[in-house]
Amino acid sequence: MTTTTTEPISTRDRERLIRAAIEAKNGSYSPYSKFRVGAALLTPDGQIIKGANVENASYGGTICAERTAVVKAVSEGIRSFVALAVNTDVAQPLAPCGICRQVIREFCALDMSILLVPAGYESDGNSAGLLEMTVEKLLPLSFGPEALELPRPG
Ligand SMILES: O=c1ccn([C@H]2C[C@H](O)[C@@H](CO)O2)c(=O)[nH]1
Ligand SMILES: [Zn+2]
Repeated sequence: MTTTTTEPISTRDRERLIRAAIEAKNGSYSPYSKFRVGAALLTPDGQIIKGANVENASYGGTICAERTAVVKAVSEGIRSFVALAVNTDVAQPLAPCGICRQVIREFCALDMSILLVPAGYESDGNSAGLLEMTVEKLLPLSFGPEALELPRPG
């Protein structure tokens, strides 16, 4: 599943996905860091699943926006994705943390687009500053489900 090539997405879907990531930030529960993050996943049939970061008084219990989106989708039976967008209130594109990169790697193709949307995008609607990455660029030489299928001599 993760080795298949991802189809390019339309300009309209790309814009819908970016808007959804910005909207998703409204669901953030971040009383401790006051750092809101929104994420949105696009499926092959055009469905969008949003996620926000959910913090905990026991800080280690915090769940990032990206993992919220992936877990929401997968637990509803949706396991195929064509793009992910992430938005914060910071005026530069911020990339998912290491734990989220590994969780994304489990379900998304290595060439899947990850759109890092800076805060400025909201006000001017300008795509300047948006950074487009892929799973592989964010997590090179990654360990994935296929590794468990490789031959083990002896
Ligand atoms: O990739 C990331 C990195 C951080 N956060 C959240 C976790 C925490 O609530 C806040 C500050 O780390 O931002 C995310 O949602 N995604
Ligand atoms: Zn994370």
